[in-house]
Amino acid sequence: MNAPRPPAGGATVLRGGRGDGGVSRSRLVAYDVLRDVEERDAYANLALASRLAEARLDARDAALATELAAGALRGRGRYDRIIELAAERDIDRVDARTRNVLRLGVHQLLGMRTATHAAVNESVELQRRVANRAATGFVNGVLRTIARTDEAEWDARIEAAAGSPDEALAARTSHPAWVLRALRAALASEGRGDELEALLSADNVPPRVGLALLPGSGMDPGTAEALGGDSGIAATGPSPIGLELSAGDPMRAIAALDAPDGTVRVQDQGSQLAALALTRARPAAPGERWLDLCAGPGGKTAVLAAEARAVGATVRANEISEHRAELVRGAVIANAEVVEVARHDGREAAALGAAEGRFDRVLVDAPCSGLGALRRRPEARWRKQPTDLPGLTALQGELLDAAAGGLAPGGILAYVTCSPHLAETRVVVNGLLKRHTGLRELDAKAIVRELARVPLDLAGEALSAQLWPHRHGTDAMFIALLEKTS
Ligand SMILES: C[S@@+](CC[C@H](N)C(=O)[O-])C[C@H]1O[C@@H](n2cnc3c(N)ncnc32)[C@H](O)[C@@H]1O
Repeated sequence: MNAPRPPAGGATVLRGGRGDGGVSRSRLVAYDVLRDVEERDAYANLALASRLAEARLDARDAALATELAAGALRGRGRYDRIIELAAERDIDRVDARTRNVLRLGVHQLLGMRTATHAAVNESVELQRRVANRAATGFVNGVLRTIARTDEAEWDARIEAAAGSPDEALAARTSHPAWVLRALRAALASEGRGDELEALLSADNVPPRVGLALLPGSGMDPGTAEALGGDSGIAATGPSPIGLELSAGDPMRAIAALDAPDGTVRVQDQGSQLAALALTRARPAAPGERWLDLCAGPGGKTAVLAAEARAVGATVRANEISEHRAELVRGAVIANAEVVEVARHDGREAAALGAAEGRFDRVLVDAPCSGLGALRRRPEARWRKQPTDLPGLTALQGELLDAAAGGLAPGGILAYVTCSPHLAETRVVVNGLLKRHTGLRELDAKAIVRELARVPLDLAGEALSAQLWPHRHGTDAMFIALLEKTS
């Protein structure tokens, strides 16, 4: 008999005490998030935030729910292989709800080292509550089988059952094989193919929260560390305006600094370096006009705006989506007077406004596959497909063509992606240079090295800079800088 199902889209969690059926509320929240991601195509981070708010968990339970959901989503590839081996059944032949109960259970056993009896009993109760009651014995049996064998042995069994070394490594590190091959190619292009396993491991570790301390905050990173040390703030990481938060609620840590609104923002330090590579490629002159062609949600625009204000420049921030344009307006509140937000397709002349052909600095932080941010988007690796790439790379080229047309003589164009996939990085830049002979590539590696707070190991012959989670502790941002010579 099937358990009564919650209404479609409704929360499984009941407020107060433990959830229905004796299941911990954190596990119910985590289960709901997995279901939102699978059934409603939700972003895990957004689903988690809304489910946590709905369930009103305390900080400890919220942290547990976050670890459960993010860990089960991130580890899905490996966990599914282990479930298949333990159940001797193809994962697609396990119903969707039971599959998610099992993924959460395996993450507790292998990823969190929860005691076997607790992980199994909670999973069986969860199954009884949210999925097919008749399969509680199946859940119990599969999880007990998994718990009886240690992780190294499961990995050995994954290797033995895999059809190829790539398939084995992909399953063991929980990456789709095509993503693994793309990452290997990108590292190999720098002569660093031997770093692949380190990168794949780094993708599976949730990153520390990065903060940007914008010019105008009234303090330097050292002062922020002294003021916010109790909140876990440290002046570490490669960005000269970067802070890192070791634990706790970022909003609370930001409030503890008591800086002017909007001058301390959550932002990966790779993104900070990308924005600063453009603003600091060479000294800026008062009156310069800057363009951010794909600005939403405005993280880099906020850095550009703060830098622009400090030197007397202005920023036009363009974004195609109304919702995201609104987010840009919110992101730049600290320096709104130097920013004009526009909403156009960046490929159209209207995106450049009246200043067509007269921008001194242009940022194209293009829509991309996002393969550089797998650490922070636990479900993303399973959602992207290689078939997404041709459309993205065509759009990237067209946006760059438009941006090149908007450059003043001597102007600088920064092409940035949150993806290290060569098709989205070097291939796009090489195409741009072929189409626009009046563009000259600048040494982005030297510029990024020069502005970074710590020595940066940027590898390979190319002039562009590729950051990496395993080497730099940042998202895998790609940064190319081009100057209009004629
Ligand atoms: C990688 S995101 C930019 C992130 C942003 N720079 C930041 O740091 O917060 C790319 C943005 O481009 C926008 N976009 C997509 N197609 C576009 C187009 N044709 N013209 C302008 N913007 C576009 C997307 O809506 C998205 O907000």
